[in-house]
Amino acid sequence: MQKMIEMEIAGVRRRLPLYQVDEETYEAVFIAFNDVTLTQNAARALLEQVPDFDCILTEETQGVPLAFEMSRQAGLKRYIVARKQAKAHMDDVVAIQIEGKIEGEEDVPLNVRKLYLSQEDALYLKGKRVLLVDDCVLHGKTMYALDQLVDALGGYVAGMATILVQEGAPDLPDLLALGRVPMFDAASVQAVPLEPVGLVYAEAVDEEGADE
Ligand SMILES: O=P(O)(O)OC[C@H]1O[C@H](OP(=O)(O)OP(=O)(O)O)[C@H](O)[C@@H]1O
Repeated sequence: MQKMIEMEIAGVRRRLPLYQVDEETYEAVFIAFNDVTLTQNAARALLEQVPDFDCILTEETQGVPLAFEMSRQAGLKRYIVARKQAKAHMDDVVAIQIEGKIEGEEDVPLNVRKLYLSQEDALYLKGKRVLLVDDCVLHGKTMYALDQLVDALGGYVAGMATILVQEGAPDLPDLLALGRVPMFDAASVQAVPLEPVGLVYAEAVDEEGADE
C-alpha cells in the first residue's frame, strides 16, 4: 500500500508518496511536474526573497517549469537550460565537465558528468549575475554543477533557489528553499489507505485550482 505524507508547499497542501530508501528510512518524493499552481506560487515566493539577478539558469529536466515561471514573473524574456546530453543539432555546443566532490560534514563524491549549452547561451551568461534554479535539492549535485558551469563561462552566481531541499543535504550557504523534503524512520511510518498517487495529485490540483 502506498505510504503518503501531506504537507504544505508554497502555500498549497499536497500529498507526497513516500519511498523506502533502506530498511530504516523513508523519504518523501517531490515531483513538481504537472502542478501549475504550486509552480506559480513557488516562483512568486522565491522571487520575493532572492538577491538581484540578470538571468536564470537551470538544468534539464524538472527545474525547467520553475525557471520559466520565475523568469516570466520577473519580466525576463530569456532563461537558460543546461542540457545533460548534446543534441544532434547543437553543432556549436559548449561542453563543461563537472567532477570533484561537494565538501561538507560528509563529502558527496560526484560522478564525472558533462553539461552542454549552445555557444549563444554560453556567451549570454558571460558577465551576468546568474540565479541558479531547480525544483529540489537532494545531494546538491545539480547546484554544484551549475555553479561550476557559471564560473567556467565567466558569469557570477547571484544565488540559488529551489522549492524543497532534502533533509541532510549538504549545506549550500547561498541556497534559498521554501521547505524541506522530509525523511522518516521506517518504524514510525504508517501505511495510509489512499488512492494511487496520480489520482490523489489530480484531485489536489482541482481542489486548489481556485487559488490561482
Ligand atoms: O541535488 P541533486 O542531488 O542534484 O538532486 C536534485 C536533482 O534531482 C532531480 O533531477 P534528476 O537528476 O532526477 O533529473 P530530471 O530532472 O531529469 O528528472 C531533481 O529534479 C533535481 O534536479
